[in-house]
Amino acid sequence: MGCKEEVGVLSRNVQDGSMTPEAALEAKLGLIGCSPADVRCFLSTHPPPSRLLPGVEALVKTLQARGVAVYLVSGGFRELTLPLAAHLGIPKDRVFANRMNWQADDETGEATRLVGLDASELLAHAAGKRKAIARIRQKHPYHTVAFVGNSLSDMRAVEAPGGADVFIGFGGVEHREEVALATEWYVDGFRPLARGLARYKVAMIGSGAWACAAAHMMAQNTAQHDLADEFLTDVTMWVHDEDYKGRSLVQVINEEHENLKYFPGCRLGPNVVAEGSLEAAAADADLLIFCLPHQYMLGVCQQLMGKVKPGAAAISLIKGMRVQPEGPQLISQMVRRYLNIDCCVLMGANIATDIAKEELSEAVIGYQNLDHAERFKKLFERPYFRITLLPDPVGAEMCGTLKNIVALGAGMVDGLGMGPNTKATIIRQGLSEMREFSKALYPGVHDQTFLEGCGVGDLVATCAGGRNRLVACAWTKAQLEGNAKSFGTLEAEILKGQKLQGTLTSDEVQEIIKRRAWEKRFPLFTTINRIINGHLPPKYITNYIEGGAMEIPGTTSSEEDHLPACPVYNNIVSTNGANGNSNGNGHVLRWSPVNANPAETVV
Ligand SMILES: NC(=O)C1=CN([C@@H]2O[C@H](COP(=O)(O)OP(=O)(O)OC[C@H]3O[C@@H](n4cnc5c(N)ncnc54)[C@H](O)[C@@H]3O)[C@@H](O)[C@H]2O)C=CC1
Ligand SMILES: O=C(CO)COP(=O)(O)O
Repeated sequence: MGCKEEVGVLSRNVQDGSMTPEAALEAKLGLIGCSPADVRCFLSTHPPPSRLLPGVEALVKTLQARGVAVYLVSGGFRELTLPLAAHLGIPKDRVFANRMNWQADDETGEATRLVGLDASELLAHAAGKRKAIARIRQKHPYHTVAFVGNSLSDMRAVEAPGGADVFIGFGGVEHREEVALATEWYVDGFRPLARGLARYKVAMIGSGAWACAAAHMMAQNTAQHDLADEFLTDVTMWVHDEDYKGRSLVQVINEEHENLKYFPGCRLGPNVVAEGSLEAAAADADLLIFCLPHQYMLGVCQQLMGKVKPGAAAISLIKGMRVQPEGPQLISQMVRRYLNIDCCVLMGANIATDIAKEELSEAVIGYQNLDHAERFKKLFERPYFRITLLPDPVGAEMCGTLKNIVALGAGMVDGLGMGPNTKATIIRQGLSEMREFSKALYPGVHDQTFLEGCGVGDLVATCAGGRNRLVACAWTKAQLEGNAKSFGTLEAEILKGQKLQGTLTSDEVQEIIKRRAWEKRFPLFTTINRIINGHLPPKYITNYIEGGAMEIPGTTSSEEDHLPACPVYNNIVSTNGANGNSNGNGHVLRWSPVNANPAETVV
């Protein structure tokens, strides 16, 4: 319209108080003197992207993704600001701006001529922005309102009651020294604001072996320059605190940057900050990583209920499940249900000690929300840790959970001194039952998932070098040597505080199998469970078809407790120590190497 200069003078008059906003706006409209056709022409020649400053779209998108309500409060005219708001995804009822008064054609109702300013709008008057904010707050009881503006009069919107809580001075269009000096927060564009917001706070919930190795990788990434815009450098680590040689473990980790009790030798990095309070560690985290023995997860979820940031994203590295009367609950489902946040899973052949040595390893991130999965991939991926995204989170988590049972079987084979052929048989049958069981519970699980790193990859690694294999091997050998020890004893002796997941998972899975009378369908799972609970001797691992088909009192869905004699019972001793395969009343006795698994001892 060729009157930019004069319009600028009018705006400055309002800022220095020599003119009321209403008078300046009327004068501006008089200068502009536009027709409806002029407005249409302007909008078509100046589409929203050409009128927006760099970074504003990303800022609004980030805020909205985090559930922040974004408003547009402008001294400009609705005719011109509404298309901008629509482009940014800001609904009409969140736009406060001035309005032009148009004369309308009597017949068509269409605007024909500009007749001045609509003085009924709040923004037409002094302190209009503050009043707009007060109206927003009356309608919605927002906890905190931050206002981004470019003038001293905008800044006053935080000083008045009912105004904003925080003011951010904006010098992206024009630098105003007086605003920069008067404000605590001042930015010269939207990009720094978008960057500031995009820095996600990361909290690791757990501090065991895998938790430490994973924290080591995350801390390497968050400290890396090219990811500095995305993640805060510090990674908080919740530690189930305890005394370690006269100091709290939290203190030890923060001073030595190493978890000397549970995972000595793995340098965590100075940016891993241990925290003894679960609530404090999780409270303002945007990304929550759950990694602790699965049996503790229910208590953690219950403690965190209502205490995590709305909109936070979680990922579970935990391999295990919970069994309730109504059915199984995966750990990711538990997180979603108790904490009301999305939860991905990270599963793979990821033996913690090897990852801490930075040896090549691969994992999948199973996801429902792709944005979250991509963010977690950035957080974890290292040159030695390759990640692929998999849209089958349930399949991936089932693989991670079930392979621990098979690893017990592999350990028994090793303990019995058998070679790779036998172990391969157990692994193959195990993989087949893992798939069958997963699909029986969750028919939507993908077949291909079992061939990924979370499936066959993890199964092979755990059966070769995992803790479940190791302890099951020692347990088997101890029995063969006549020096039977419980899994609990060996876990404490060998793992020194780290936890086995396979024995608990075997019992949990067997609960499901038993309820559904699936013993014959899952002979390996069933046989392993019977062995660890002392109902069959370890050598029966190679006779799993037969072992799964047997009906053993108290272990099957059948009520029948009379069983035919069978060679396997050659080693059976009565629970009172008498040798033989029958107690003389025709009842089969459980094979009882003193304390197969004390937690499960059945008399
Ligand atoms: N260690 C490994 O190589 C891998 C482990 N995983 C899985 O990750 C999960 C966590 O394993 P890790 O980090 O290795 O743990 P871990 O096996 O080292 O367990 C020790 C941890 O349990 C914690 N703990 C003990 N009592 C507790 C309680 N009452 N409440 C809460 N925490 C308690 C200890 O403070 C310690 O941090 C498991 O589900 C495991 O199957 C997955 C891949 C690899
Ligand atoms: O899950 C694991 C490797 O991926 C670790 O298995 P273990 O708990 O048997 O060591």
